[in-house]
Amino acid sequence: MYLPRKFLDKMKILLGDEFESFFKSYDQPKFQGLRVNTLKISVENFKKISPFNLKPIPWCKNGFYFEEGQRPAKDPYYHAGLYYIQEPSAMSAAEILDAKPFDKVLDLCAAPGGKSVQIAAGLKGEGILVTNDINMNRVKALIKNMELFGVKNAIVTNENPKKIQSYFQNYFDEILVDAPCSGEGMFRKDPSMVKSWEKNDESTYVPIQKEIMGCVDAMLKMGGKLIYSTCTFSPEENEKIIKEFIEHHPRFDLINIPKNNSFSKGMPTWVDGKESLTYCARLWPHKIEGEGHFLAYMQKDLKGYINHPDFEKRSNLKPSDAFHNFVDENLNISLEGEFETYNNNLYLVPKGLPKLKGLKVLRSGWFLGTDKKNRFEPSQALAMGLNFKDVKRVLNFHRDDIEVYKYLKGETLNIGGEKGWTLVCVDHFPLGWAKQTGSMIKNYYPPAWRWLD
Ligand SMILES: C[S@@+](CC[C@H](N)C(=O)[O-])C[C@H]1O[C@@H](n2cnc3c(N)ncnc32)[C@H](O)[C@@H]1O
Repeated sequence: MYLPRKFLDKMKILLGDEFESFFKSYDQPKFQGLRVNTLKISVENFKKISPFNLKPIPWCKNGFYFEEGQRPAKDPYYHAGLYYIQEPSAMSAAEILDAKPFDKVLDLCAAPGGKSVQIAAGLKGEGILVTNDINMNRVKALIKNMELFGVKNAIVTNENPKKIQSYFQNYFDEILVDAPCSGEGMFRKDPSMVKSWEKNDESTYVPIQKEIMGCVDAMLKMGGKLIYSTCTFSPEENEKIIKEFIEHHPRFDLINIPKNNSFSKGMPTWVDGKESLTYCARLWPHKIEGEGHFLAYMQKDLKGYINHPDFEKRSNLKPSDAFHNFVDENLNISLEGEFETYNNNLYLVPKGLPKLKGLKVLRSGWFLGTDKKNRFEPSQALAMGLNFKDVKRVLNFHRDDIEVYKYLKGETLNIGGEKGWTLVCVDHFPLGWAKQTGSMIKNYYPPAWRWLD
């Protein structure tokens, strides 16, 4: 494949003897992976029903390679949110961050959300994930992914990190900065990245990376953990950013990422930096089955620990009668907690969230549905966050049933049954809502999510 001369010359100097095998890796096929979404199904159970040949990815417990020619994005199980399709080396950052239930986590450059979905799986629905991206178009994909994968405790924002900083002082247990970068590790996966690199190399991204990293200290709790990751090889965007960050933020220390056959050490000599930069990790395409990544894992010290500030109590809104009627008529569970409405849209908000007035918040927890003149219309996010047992009327299809495809294409189904809201499922995993009229099923699958041939 075509690679820019300037890139090759630079890599030759950096890699020396290793350059030839690095260069040859571009003639190998790209590696493709999927990560089982444990918010919906365990790895063990997914393996029992998986239509794909799976091979474990060594650095990600829920990650698997699938074979060339298989098309997991074209499968009803994908529409049920059972797995996220992701470049294998990109699975390393959230795996190392290892968020646990009840943690408060910030994913600052999050769209389209691969790492956020992985963090959310670690939170198991408990705690808070603030997931942000500055690019509105990309945030749309982020919202869809939070909904498709059944993430109920995410606050989705579309902001400059500087603004977020003023709302969340000393708040997060973990922060992930998956920085915008020159994308040298994406050339094999997406050759159009070569053109983009020729226009914007590291000199475009370094100032942005520095600015983003300049915001994290104030938001991270004492003792909190930070991951900086990129999918590029340039030392200026990797070791050098970390070297300068630690010089300016002496409360942060690098944590050693254990090295093995997959993770190689960071390269202090490339940036005239301290030996501790070897604690960073590099995933190289000529050494692993993946496209390449850089990771730096850091912790803020505990000196001068101050308690997490008490946030002003948020006004606890009482949902409408229409919502309560919907729950009584259609669900086998009650939905309780802190509610909020924006433009008649009702949200169940995760506990412990500060007031976010003035921040561009596009999702504030679990979007349940919309109040429409004395009736409540459930959202797609509600369907995707429920278990089939939570709903009174369920229409379940097998993965091979033609009706699954008809439903996903938005067609009306000629199936009779008890009138009312019905959860359509594939092998008992929710796909979305439909309304049974008595003789047919009116399709409520969102047009933007529909199956395209
Ligand atoms: C490498 S991508 C993120 C991929 C994502 N973490 C995932 O796993 O799906 C970097 C993202 O940073 C966003 N970005 C660029 N500049 C930013 C800024 N100043 N603040 C926040 N996000 C920014 C881009 O829009 C892009 O979506």
